[in-house]
Amino acid sequence: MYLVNARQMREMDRFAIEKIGIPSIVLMETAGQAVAQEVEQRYPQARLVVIAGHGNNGGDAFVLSRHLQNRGFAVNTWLVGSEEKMTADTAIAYRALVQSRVHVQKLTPKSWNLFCRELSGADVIIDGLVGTGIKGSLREEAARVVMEINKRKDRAAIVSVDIPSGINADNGVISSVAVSADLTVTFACPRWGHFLFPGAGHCGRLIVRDIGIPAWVGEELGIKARLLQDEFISTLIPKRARHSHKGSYGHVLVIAGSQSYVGAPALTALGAIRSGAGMVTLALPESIQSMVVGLTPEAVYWPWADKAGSFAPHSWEALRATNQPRYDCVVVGPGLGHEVDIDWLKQVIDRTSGPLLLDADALNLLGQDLTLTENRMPVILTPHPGEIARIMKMTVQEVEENRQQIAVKFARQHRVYLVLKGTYSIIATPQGTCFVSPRGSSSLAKGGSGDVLSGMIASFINQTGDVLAGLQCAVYVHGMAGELMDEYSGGASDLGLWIGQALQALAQKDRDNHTL
Ligand SMILES: NC(=O)C1=CN([C@@H]2O[C@H](COP(=O)(O)OP(=O)(O)OC[C@H]3O[C@@H](n4cnc5c(N)ncnc54)[C@H](O)[C@@H]3O)[C@@H](O)[C@H]2O)[C@H](O)CC1
Ligand SMILES: [K+]
Repeated sequence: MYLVNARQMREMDRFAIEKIGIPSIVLMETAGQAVAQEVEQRYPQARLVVIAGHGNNGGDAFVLSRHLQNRGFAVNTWLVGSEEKMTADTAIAYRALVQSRVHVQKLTPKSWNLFCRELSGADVIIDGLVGTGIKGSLREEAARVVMEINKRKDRAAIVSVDIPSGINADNGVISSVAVSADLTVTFACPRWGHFLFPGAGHCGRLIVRDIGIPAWVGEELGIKARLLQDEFISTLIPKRARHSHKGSYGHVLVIAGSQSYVGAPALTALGAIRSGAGMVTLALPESIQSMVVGLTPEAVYWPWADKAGSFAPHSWEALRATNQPRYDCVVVGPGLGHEVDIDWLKQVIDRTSGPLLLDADALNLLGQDLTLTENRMPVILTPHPGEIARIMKMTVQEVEENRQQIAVKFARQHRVYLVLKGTYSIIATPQGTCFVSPRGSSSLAKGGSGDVLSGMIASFINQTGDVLAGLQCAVYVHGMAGELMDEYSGGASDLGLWIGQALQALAQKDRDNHTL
């Protein structure tokens, strides 16, 4: 499913109207009906207050008001704005509502108290004040309305049409206030603002409804961002043949760990093992090996020269050994600590082959010299916002406010695959495409869950034989596992169990799709 900004949504609309011939009023009618259906299904017999602005978002609200009234709902509809400023379609939707003998009240200083009383009597408040057409921060009247809506949060369900009013659909920024919705019904495909914070935190449950724009329009318009979904991921998860052996599923080499971070290599190995890797070799500073073995008996151990509990400067020489097995994917970084230097990392990069994933402390070293991976392909970087901020010499806030742009630009510029972690992780490719995972949970907001992800990525790259497919599977399944695990008590080392549950759920989805 495509993920768009406001301009791209307008282009999709225009294409549907001009090239396909769907009249714009039909799009509005379908959009309004779609929200009406969701409301009817979820809130039968509710008393409704519908709030409409004079843009097309308000037009959708007028349409839904008419349909819900026809279906017997008690609806009070308010226009916030003026008839003169309505768009052509909104004016049509408004007239159809009025001519259906529905009284639409105008919000004025005089009617303010009545408006507030009606809000207080509502079971459901529908927010059609402003959608993707918002410019800057909400003007005073609209901001006051939003604050009144939000005051009823505990007593009424709040449903936003397209996007909660006040959120910038391009970047999720809320300049002043925004509606805090329980349910948001959007059309055709989701907008970035639904998945970027703080806006994303105001959407409640997000429903995407088809309004008749074919999916191929996104491709035609060259939209490069997509939202990952169960149906797609379930087709990517590699099937396992009964007649297979450990060599069928790839060999992951993890170069990680130090005395202060004994758990990191174990968790990385666990991520790989619990998601189906055939073989995992852990290269560790030799003094910590005996501690890690107890945590992951499934791994093969490769002790490297040690200096005070970290990799010694020349420990990479272990890679010179001629009798090494073939490693299909290499992970470097979890728990390295600060003792290893950039020359050590350079040697490791130069003396290994295949897909290379740099995480954690390896990313901090990469920040010192971004040319380190220039001659290596494919390279995968998995920074959290703090790590990419350090690499790019920005603040974490700047990263969080520009997640999409930063991920896409960095991946293109440095020809790497980048996973920008966080709630709704973004996968950006060297070709400039990007994918957002809607999966995840606060259970993952804990030390060690990134290490597990790195291992899962390597494991899925090996099993799918494709870097992008591997990244998509790993990020998505990791997020799902987090959702299944208890938010408080689940730790990174528990994820292994839930990875299995997530994979089973996806396999079931794939079976269902094939039997329908
Ligand atoms: N394909 C689709 O998704 C469809 C979406 N539809 C709906 O159309 C809106 C977008 O409509 P548009 O007219 O472009 O803009 P809005 O109604 O969102 O907003 C414009 C409206 O809001 C006022 N406004 C702008 N900025 C502010 C501000 N800072 N403070 C207060 N008011 C502001 C401005 O004056 C205009 O009046 C989309 O969200 C969907 O709901 C189509 O109906 C069907 C196809
Ligand atoms: K809205």
